[in-house]
Amino acid sequence: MATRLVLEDVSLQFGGIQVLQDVSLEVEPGTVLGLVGPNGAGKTSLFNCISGHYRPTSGAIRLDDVDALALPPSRLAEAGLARTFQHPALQLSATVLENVLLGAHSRLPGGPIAWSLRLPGTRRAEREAREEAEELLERFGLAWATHRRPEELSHGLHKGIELCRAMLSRPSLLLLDEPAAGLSHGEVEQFIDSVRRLRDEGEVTVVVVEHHMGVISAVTDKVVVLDNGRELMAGTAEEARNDPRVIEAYLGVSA
Ligand SMILES: Nc1ncnc2c1ncn2[C@@H]1O[C@H](COP(=O)(O)OP(=O)(O)OP(=O)(O)O)[C@@H](O)[C@H]1O
Repeated sequence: MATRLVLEDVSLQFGGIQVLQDVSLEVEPGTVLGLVGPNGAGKTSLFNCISGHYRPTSGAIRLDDVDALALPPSRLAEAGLARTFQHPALQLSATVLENVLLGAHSRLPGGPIAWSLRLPGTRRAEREAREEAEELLERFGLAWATHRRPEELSHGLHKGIELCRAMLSRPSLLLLDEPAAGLSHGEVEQFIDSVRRLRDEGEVTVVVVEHHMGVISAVTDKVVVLDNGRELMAGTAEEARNDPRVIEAYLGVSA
């Protein structure tokens, strides 16, 4: 079931730098929130706080009833959180399928010893994960690349592989950091279709950081605009596009 994500007054400071200040937001289960704002606004830092990679200086983050700040990133993954990164980190010399299968580890039974001994329960789970990985690659238009290696493929395709890997963990909350950057026009269209389908199915809550406003308009239910670590406005993508404060923050001139 999709997660309700709640942030209350999240602030983050590094030395003398105030990266985030009192950011509050609520994402309804099964909806898509866009997080936008100029370079350096604090979007990735906010993702890092939600995924447990940064610890906010103050504030609260909850995934349903779970206090996210009490858990390390590995436990957050078990609680249903998955994310992609601005620059995907893939095993370049493993196959695409092997890379996607890495997404299954947070939900498969047995520890590393059961896996290395390939006990019967783990073999069945591995077979099922493999079938599911193949279905995801098909669904995201990457079936043709299943047995290729990422080192032979474009940056845009790496992003699709990373998305399949995140989806294989069957997340209830998915954080996507600039998923459309570096994608070709056709790949962007495919990405939009995939996110819309996820939204229609309603099984996962999505938060997406993206500079491509066409993508934000096409896939989000709501957007939050950050500027200098603070919330500038919240509303629909259309409202954000027409808001003079947002135009000024992006262009640096009074609208
Ligand atoms: N680990 C860190 N140590 C010190 N400063 C940091 C750290 N992480 C982020 N910052 C600072 O926080 C600010 C916000 O950075 P962040 O990457 O979150 O912005 P962003 O909105 O994601 O930008 P972009 O759109 O360019 O990716 C920047 O000034 C950055 O230098």
